[in-house]
Amino acid sequence: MAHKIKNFSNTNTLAIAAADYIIAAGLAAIKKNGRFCVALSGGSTPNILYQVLVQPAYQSKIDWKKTFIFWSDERCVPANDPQNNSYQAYQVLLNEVPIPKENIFTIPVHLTPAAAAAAYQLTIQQFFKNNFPVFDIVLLGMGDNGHTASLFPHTSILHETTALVKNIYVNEVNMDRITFTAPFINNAQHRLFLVTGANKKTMLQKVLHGNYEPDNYPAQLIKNADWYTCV
Ligand SMILES: O=C1O[C@H](COP(=O)(O)O)[C@@H](O)[C@H](O)[C@H]1O
Repeated sequence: MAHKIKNFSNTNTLAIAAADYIIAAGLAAIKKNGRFCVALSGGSTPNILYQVLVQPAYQSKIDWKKTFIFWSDERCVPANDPQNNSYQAYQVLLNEVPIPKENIFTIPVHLTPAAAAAAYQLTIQQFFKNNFPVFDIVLLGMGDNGHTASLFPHTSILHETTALVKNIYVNEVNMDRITFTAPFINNAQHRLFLVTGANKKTMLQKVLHGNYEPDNYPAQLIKNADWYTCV
């Protein structure tokens, strides 16, 4: 199965379509498994989705008690730093909806990066009672350098084949990161990319239609994804 790409003329319609996608996936997952397990992405793009989901007409369509939130990557900065991926999600969405706090699994950035990655992998495996769990959705973004989650160009983590979650120091942004690995992301039921901004247009073209060069364009490591784009 190949990627499914939908291009939107504005970010508002993209965000509404993404919210509808999440709601539909949640209904299907709860019907099938009794719960909905989502890994959120970071950066600023998901905020447009959160701003739709937080609206009463949308948040009422999600069974928050059966929804479980994780993150596909995190920046190793304190939890109350605006750069922290979970901080953004709390500010715009999670503090505003009736989700039990025990349903939210943030990456433990108070630990060293290696310990945080190991602890988060264990948390996920214990939650799912499975060593190679299947998330219902992994939400993803893409930077204008082709990175997705914290899989940055020319980093060793691009070649990781065994870990689900790993830490990596990224020279390009001068920061430790924790990230799901590509094989783990690819194991999810659904992968949804949200990509907005004219600065990403050239990279999007290379990732989706260029030669397969994942060291240059890490987002190419992600298979069979839905791409919602507005570039
Ligand atoms: O650093 C990160 O960047 C990517 C892209 O962010 P965006 O704001 O350009 O969409 C994001 O997907 C990732 O989770 C984040 O840690």
